[in-house]
Amino acid sequence: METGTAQKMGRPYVYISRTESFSACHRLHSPYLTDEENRETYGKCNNSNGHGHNYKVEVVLRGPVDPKTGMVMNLVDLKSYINRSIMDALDHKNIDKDVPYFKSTVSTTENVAVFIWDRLSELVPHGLLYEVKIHETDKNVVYYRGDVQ
Ligand SMILES: Nc1nc2c(c(=O)[nH]1)N=C([C@H](O)[C@H](O)COP(=O)(O)OP(=O)(O)OP(=O)(O)O)CN2
Ligand SMILES: [Zn+2]
Repeated sequence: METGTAQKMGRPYVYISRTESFSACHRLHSPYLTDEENRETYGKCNNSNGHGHNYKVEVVLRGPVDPKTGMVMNLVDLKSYINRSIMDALDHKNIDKDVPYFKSTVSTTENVAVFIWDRLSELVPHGLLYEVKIHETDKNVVYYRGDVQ
């Protein structure tokens, strides 16, 4: 097999990603704040009947290219992991009421990103998951890379 410069210097690490969309509704309301504090903090997003989004989520993996398959991971497998960990749990759901995790965790996009990361981590082979990026709206984007303090 021909080897290029990158292969001669070491095994290339490559980033791959898949993007999916899901629709869900939620209400920003923290059990740790009073009703008045919730209204002040979240404004229109504290509306008692909630509001909806068409979320876009991009899952990025980073890893070595398998010399036999030429892939970091088969994207068909990543699609299956995303369907099981994200779409089944969140698509067409009321995030606060349908997803037990959010009974006591406010459904900000930050927390949705952590939820998705944790669920994907159970399926994606260790060390490959690099980033979960969520577009809550066209303008609001949240990234999580598994960092903890
Ligand atoms: N740090 C965060 N701030 C906010 C979050 C969040 O998840 N993390 N979420 C919201 C709301 O859920 C909300 O729906 C977004 O509202 P808004 O920015 O007003 O929506 P748009 O992007 O559509 O902006 P427009 O200015 O209305 O066009 C709020 N904050
Ligand atoms: Zn919202």
